Amino acid sequence: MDGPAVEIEYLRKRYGGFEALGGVSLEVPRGSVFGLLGPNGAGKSTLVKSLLTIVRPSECRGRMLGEPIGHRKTLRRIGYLPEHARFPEYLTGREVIGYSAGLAGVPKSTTRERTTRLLERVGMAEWGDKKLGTYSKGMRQRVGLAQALVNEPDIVFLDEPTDGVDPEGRIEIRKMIEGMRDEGRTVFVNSHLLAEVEQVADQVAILSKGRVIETGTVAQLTRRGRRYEVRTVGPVPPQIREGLEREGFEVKGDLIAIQSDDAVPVQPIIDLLRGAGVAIREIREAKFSLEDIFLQAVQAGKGAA
Ligand SMILES: Nc1ncnc2c1ncn2[C@@H]1O[C@H](COP(=O)(O)OP(=O)(O)OP(=O)(O)O)[C@@H](O)[C@H]1O
Repeated sequence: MDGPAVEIEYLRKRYGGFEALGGVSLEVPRGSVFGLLGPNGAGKSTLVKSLLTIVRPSECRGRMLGEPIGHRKTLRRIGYLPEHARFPEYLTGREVIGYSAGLAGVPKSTTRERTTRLLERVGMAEWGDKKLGTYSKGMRQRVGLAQALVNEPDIVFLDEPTDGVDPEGRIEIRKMIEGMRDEGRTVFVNSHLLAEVEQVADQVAILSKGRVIETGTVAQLTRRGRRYEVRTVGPVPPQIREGLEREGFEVKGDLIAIQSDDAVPVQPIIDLLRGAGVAIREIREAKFSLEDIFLQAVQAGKGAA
């Protein structure tokens, strides 16, 4: 089937007088890992819950798997791991997965075999018949992931899937996400853990105060706003610093930062330093991480608000 997995034309959500989402539009390509990033309270969970009809949006136009958002049959093709998912402690991992299977309308005849397979897949085969009360946080998240896959969904929504999980567990969860994509599923991940999303997401959107402020592939976003850094031996002399600052360059101690997509403005600065007898220690092209882009975007978004 063609078309994006999720296509939000316009989504607005107010909680009483508070606008949690202010006219969001987004497109999630099929078969991709999509990372929705944003600081706490940006509206990430509200967006996912609106798509899944867990909260009622104030206004919503768009499609999911080619059907209008909220279409009941389409919701059966969705998997979901909520943020801070809390399943009853007295249930076993197998029972949690079985319960989700029931809710998703998975035939009873296939549930047992599928549950066993999923427990193996998330590395919990030996723990499936033990109660959740005996599990670590990471083990609970694994079972949470397994239950999100029980209906063999086309789209899986994972809300902060690595929250509270140790570094080793995070790597495993990342591999599981990649595995889901390799099977052709679309994975929609909400996260504030940028480094992690950077490693797994094909596309990202940055949400701040209920608005999408950046969107694109990780490569597209991190390519933007490239900069060069020149470091001198010892601090940049005051008269040179003042001149550079007047021209809009950032100078801090021994560092001159030059925002530019190419190295052209770097040359006259090197000439200037050499002319003044200032030794140059290092010249480098600074690569932005997704975190840099995120912080810049959120800061700029704050300024605009
Ligand atoms: N049921 C609710 N009633 C009123 N306000 C709410 C409700 N749910 C969320 N909010 C508010 O809406 C805003 C967005 O919340 P949301 O949980 O969607 O953010 P988030 O980006 O998922 O953040 P976090 O990562 O902290 O969960 C927050 O200011 C939150 O306080």
